[in-house]
Amino acid sequence: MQNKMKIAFIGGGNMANALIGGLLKNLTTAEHIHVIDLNQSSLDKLSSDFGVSTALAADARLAQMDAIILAVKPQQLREVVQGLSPYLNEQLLISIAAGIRATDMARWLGGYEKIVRTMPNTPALIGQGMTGLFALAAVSAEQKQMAEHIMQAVGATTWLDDESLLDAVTAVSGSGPAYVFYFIEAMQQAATELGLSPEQGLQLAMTTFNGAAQLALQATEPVSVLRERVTSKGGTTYAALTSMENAGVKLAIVNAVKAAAARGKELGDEFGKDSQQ
Ligand SMILES: NC(=O)C1=CN([C@@H]2O[C@H](COP(=O)(O)OP(=O)(O)OC[C@H]3O[C@@H](n4cnc5c(N)ncnc54)[C@H](O)[C@@H]3O)[C@@H](O)[C@H]2O)C=CC1
Ligand SMILES: O=C(O)[C@@H]1CCC=N1
Repeated sequence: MQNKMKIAFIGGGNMANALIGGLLKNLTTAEHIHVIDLNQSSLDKLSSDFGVSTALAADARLAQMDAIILAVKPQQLREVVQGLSPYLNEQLLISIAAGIRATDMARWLGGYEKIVRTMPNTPALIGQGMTGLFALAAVSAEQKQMAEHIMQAVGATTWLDDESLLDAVTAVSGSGPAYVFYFIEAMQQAATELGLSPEQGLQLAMTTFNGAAQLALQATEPVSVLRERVTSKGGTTYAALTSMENAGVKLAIVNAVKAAAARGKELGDEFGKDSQQ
């Protein structure tokens, strides 16, 4: 069943591209993927890159799908979801939009509850993604497995029992790649200010991030032990970490991640029951 899975995307932007790349490598073939987007040039690129079928608007083909992935911006989701009503007959809807709650999508669809809400991230582009998933109670075990297989085509997955925790996932791993890039940029800036070339600075920062992440993934000890092992008393790392502690860097990161989670909740509230009927 899996290699015959028929999947439509509404929205053919960054994340849809990442997911389609992974699905074609691992799960299905181009003739089983259909993409709808308002932008003809995005569709032309998708059809030449991947050989998938495309359309500017929803049509009866959606009724044949096993899953429909909602990959538009949160602000466009309500209109998109409401336009799907005529084509729904038990297919699974999978949203990747930040903030917007599955319960609100179900309400916009007059009680259609075959909905899984997910939060992937951009390393999905290279098969190294991390996706959190939450299913409404009406989603069958087979459909949950289908959602999991789709997301596992681009990386690792974890299920959540409580939808509100998806805002935490969004804040940690959904937005997380941007924090890592920000840290790399800061390390590259320091490297150049210390006399290295920008290219060397980038190589040092990126290789260090990759090596440290791989080391942490393979280690049996906690990350804090790995950190302590680098930190000789009175040495260079100690000087750097003391400077970070004094500047409140850890607290700033914790607060930043919480700000992302709060924004996710706020997006959900903006489109939630209290503000729109
Ligand atoms: N970029 C990221 O790192 C992540 C994004 N997300 C979520 O994924 C969703 C998509 O994000 P991106 O791919 O980055 O955005 P994007 O802007 O690259 O893609 C959105 C696409 O939707 C199309 N679109 C807009 N209105 C439409 C409509 N009514 N019907 C059909 N297509 C329409 C646009 O033309 C565009 O191609 C967002 O909801 C975002 O919250 C989730 C995880 C990570
Ligand atoms: O910034 C955003 O809203 C989206 C969700 C997670 C990553 N990008």
